[in-house]
Parts: sequence; C-alpha cells; structure tokens
Amino acid sequence: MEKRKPLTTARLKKMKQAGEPITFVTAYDYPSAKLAEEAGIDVILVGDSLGNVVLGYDSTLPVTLDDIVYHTRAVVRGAASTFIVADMPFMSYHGSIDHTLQGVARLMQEGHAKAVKLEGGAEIAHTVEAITNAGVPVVGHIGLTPQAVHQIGGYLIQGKSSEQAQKLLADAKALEQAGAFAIVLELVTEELAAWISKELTIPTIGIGAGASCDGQVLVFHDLLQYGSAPAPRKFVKVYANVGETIRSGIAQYVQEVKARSFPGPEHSFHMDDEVAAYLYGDKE
Ligand SMILES: Nc1nc(=O)c2c([nH]1)NC[C@@H]1CN(c3ccc(C(=O)N[C@@H](CCC(=O)O)C(=O)O)cc3)CN21
Ligand SMILES: CC(C)C(=O)C(=O)O
Repeated sequence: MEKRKPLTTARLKKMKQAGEPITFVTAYDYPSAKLAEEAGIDVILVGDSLGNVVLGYDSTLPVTLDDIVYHTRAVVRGAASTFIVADMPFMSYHGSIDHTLQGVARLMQEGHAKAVKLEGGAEIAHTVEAITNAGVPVVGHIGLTPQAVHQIGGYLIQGKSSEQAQKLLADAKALEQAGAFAIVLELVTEELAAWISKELTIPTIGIGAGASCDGQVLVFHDLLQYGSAPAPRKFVKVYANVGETIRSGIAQYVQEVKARSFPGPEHSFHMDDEVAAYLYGDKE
C-alpha cells in the first residue's frame, strides 16, 4: 500500500478548505486499528462507545480513564501511522483544571494518543482552552452528547427548534474560539449541521448529521455489524456483516469437533515410525 503523509490538525483544516471529506472511524484494539489503517482511514477515535460495543455496558458512563488508556495503547500499536484521538471519559473533565490535565497527560503519555475529545459546548470552552494551551489538540463534540444521556432523557435528535439550533451554533463557535481543531456533530438535523459547517473554519465530523459535514464518523461495530450491537440505527450504513462471519465460523468449528472431523491429519504432528512402534509395544 502507498505510504501516506502523516495527518496533522493543519492538514485537516486544509481538507475542509479543499472540500475533501475527512474519514473517522472508532477502533478499540490492535487488529481493528490495523485494519482501519490498512483501509486508508484518516483518523481513528478511541471512543467511549467502547463501553457499549466492547465492554457490554448499556451506556458510556461506566467507562474509566484506565479503560481508555489501555485501549488507546493497543490501537496505537495497531495503527502507528494514523492520527489517533482518545475520548475523555465521563466526569474526567468537570473537576479542577489540574485534575483534567492529569487525565489528558495520561491519555497522551501512557496511551500515546495525538489528541483528545470532550463532550460539551460553551460551558466547557475554558477547559478546551486549558488543554489546548498545554499543547494538546482537542476535538469538540456537540449535539447528542451520550455522557449526558440521563439529563437529555434519551438518545434524541438535538437542535430541532430554532433556539436549540442557535445555541448549538454558539457552542460550536465557542469551541472553535477556545482552540478545538475539529468538532463532532452527533444526531443533529442535516440543515443545522450544514449551517454550523459553513460558519466554522475548523472541520465538522458528523454522525447522524447528514452529508454536509466536512467529515463523517461511525462506530466500528455498527458499520461492520460486529457483535451484539442492536439493529442498525437510521444513521448507520452497514458495510459488512462481520458478526455473522464470526458466528458461522465458530459454529462450523463446534460442529467439526463434535463430528471428529477436526483436527484432520494435516493439523496433527507425528513421531518417527520407529519411536511409535517401540511405544506401542512392538519391541521385537
Ligand atoms: N454502537 C454504538 N453506536 C453509536 O453510534 C453510539 C454508541 N454505541 N454509544 C454511544 C453513543 C450513543 N449513540 C446513540 C444511541 C442511540 C441512538 C438512537 O437510538 N437514535 C434514534 C433516533 C432518536 C430520535 O428519533 O430522536 C435512531 O433511530 O437513530 C443514537 C445514537 C451514539 N453512540
Ligand atoms: C460516536 C463517536 C463520535 C463517539 O463519541 C464514540 O465513539 O464514543
């Protein structure tokens, strides 16, 4: 495969200016990251959707900083040439700035991420600014912010009214002003995403936000139907059915072991004939 130039935050801004779509996908371990890199993805996000799709929780709230560090390390080993963003988990950036920066430091120094992502708008702009001032690139995330699911009252589309839409635009601008180099727009209308994308100089990365965003992001397990993810949501397109491939592969293995057709002679190791003959008592 052709070697690509390493991606930078400056290059992402140029891609927006040039109208070149930016591709993000989540990944959480070595093989998924390696495959994403080989497939030519621009950016890998070690999202806290980890909690849902890999750890089996029913929300992202139980995910810890340790979880993200551990998985980010594995992703970096699998995709050493890809720009990797690590999610700041629930409650890891709402205490003191010192506490927040300690968490950011762990994601960068132990996880080897190149950037971090935080959910929230104008109310966290000062935090985004402090992280940026420490030399760490930040991705914002507005619209549906799953860490606030209990406040929002569900995984609902955001920004449908004109007041909400104006607030989300103001949030996006506050994040840009605070130094964010990209903003994820999650589950907002296509119209609002188009408006925000036009008003910002930094790229917008949409998930359930329509085609006018500067880039797109999907959860690995959703687009590949890998594992126990529920029926695909409206904003997901299924590109492969890895879960079915895995299930049928294991089912065939089970069936062949039960039938004693695996392992076959070609999978087995053998002694020299004389040694075998000796052991079987054919000693004369
Ligand atoms: N597997 C997975 N994929 C994701 O995209 C994802 C996660 N997990 N976990 C963290 C958040 C939660 N997300 C979600 C979860 C549910 C809906 C959902 O059910 N949406 C409805 C629309 C709701 C409405 O009409 O307002 C849908 O049908 O798409 C959307 C995003 C996105 N993120
Ligand atoms: C869905 C994406 C944007 C995310 O935040 C995650 O994977 O946690």
